Amino acid sequence: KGFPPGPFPLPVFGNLLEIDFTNPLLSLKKFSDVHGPVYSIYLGFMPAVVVRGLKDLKEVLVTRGVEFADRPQNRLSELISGRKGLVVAPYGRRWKEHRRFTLSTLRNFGLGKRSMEERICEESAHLIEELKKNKDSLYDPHYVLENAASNIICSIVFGRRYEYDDLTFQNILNLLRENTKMATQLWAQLYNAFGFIRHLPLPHQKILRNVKTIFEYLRKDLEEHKRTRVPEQPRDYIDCYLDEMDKEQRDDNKSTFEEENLFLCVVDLFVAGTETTSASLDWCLLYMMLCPDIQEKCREEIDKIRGKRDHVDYEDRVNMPYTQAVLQEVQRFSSVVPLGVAHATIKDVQLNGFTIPKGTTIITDLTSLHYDESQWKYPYDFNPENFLDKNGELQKVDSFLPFSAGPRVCLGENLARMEIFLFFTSLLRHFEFRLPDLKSPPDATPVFGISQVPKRFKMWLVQRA
Ligand code: HEM
Repeated sequence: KGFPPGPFPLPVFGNLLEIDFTNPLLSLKKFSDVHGPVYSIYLGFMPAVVVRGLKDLKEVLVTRGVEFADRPQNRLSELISGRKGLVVAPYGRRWKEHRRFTLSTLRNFGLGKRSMEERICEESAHLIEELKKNKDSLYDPHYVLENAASNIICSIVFGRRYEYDDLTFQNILNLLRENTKMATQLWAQLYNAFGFIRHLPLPHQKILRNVKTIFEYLRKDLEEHKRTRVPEQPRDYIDCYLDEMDKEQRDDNKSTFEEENLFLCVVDLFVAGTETTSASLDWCLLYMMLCPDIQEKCREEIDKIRGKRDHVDYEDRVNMPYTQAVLQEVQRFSSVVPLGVAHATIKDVQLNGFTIPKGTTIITDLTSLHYDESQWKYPYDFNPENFLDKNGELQKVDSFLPFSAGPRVCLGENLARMEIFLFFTSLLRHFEFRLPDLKSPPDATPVFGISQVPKRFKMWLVQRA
């Protein structure tokens, strides 16, 4: 009673057949045109509430963020992560302690000897070297950008990077990629809805096999860490975690820090931190190629601020409003995580006059903010002016939430911003990115997924002096 209205659900399938899975964002917008900014849909038997627009999303994510800070629990997430890790862990002590620990570990790396910025600049130098091997040719940048982004997580977690052609690591990345893909397909909804399906030879068996292989790799690495570590002098996330386990063992309270949780946190950092960042960099290069004037204006600003130095530093960004506006516009226009990560209610709640029971899935349509006609000067164009005032200064826009907001806000937001800025400025300092063929530019329609990626494209890499 009082549940938000929505399109009429069919028996068994709910509204699944009405959703265009190649572009669900359009289907969600159409439902909202009829039922308003807060409405329900049925994914099979499972009801979910979709929330769109600044007023209601702010309420759900921030103002009453805690009431909506749970994650939906379903068969698949239970099977893969058993309520552990960071991304799909339910709201509660275990998630809070691991989130706090991970955030403070990332922050300490920022202050420590080998700072986060240094790690990114080091990786950036490797990336530029790799691209130089392919200068003056038609080049698909996807794999090296993905490797560069994942190497930042490697450096944080394992304290080392991998060469771009390292087969072991390529294998792990492939398994993670395969699992994310399988877990977001239609069969996964059916698996969650129908108990008997779990006895069929469906992709969940493969997902489990992949997780096992990844865990075997992590177990070996953990043994190596245990052999070589100096307690209280952590080099990386795994060392910090082992220190935490030592500390917790001395406490009476039953600890939430244990090996399996460490593995799931590591997997989550890779899953959440690799494709999102590398897709953002893919989009950056694609738009720069499609908009050479904007590319040139950015480069002028980078060269001016850099002066005789080899590269700009992260702190230089405050004097680079145009470049910052361009990067934010890339994030707005591509909406890399279009629906955020599903939330769930921790108790019965009221929203917009409707009653939503405890445990209901909440879909946060972040893209609705990024294309809201009442919030943007040019909602449907790629235009950095969306983030600039009339004096060319960067302006804050409330409706820009690529990392979501509130208690579940992206844990890697600061790291991702730093990576995108440093990689992007370094790429533009060393290369010009040109269209392979002026007459047939690449298709910039996104491929929908948990993260929206561009279709694969090639570009002319022209090395600058
Ligand atoms: C451009 C890059 C990125 C984008 C656009 C992005 C976006 C997001 C979004 C929208 C969420 C969901 C927030 C919510 O539930 O309301 C999220 C969660 C998360 N992100 Fe990111 N992210 C990016 C990079 C990263 C990086 C580099 C890391 C790793 C350090 C990371 C780690 C996480 C984690 C662990 C969560 C789950 C937080 C929780 O449930 O408490 N993300 N991210």
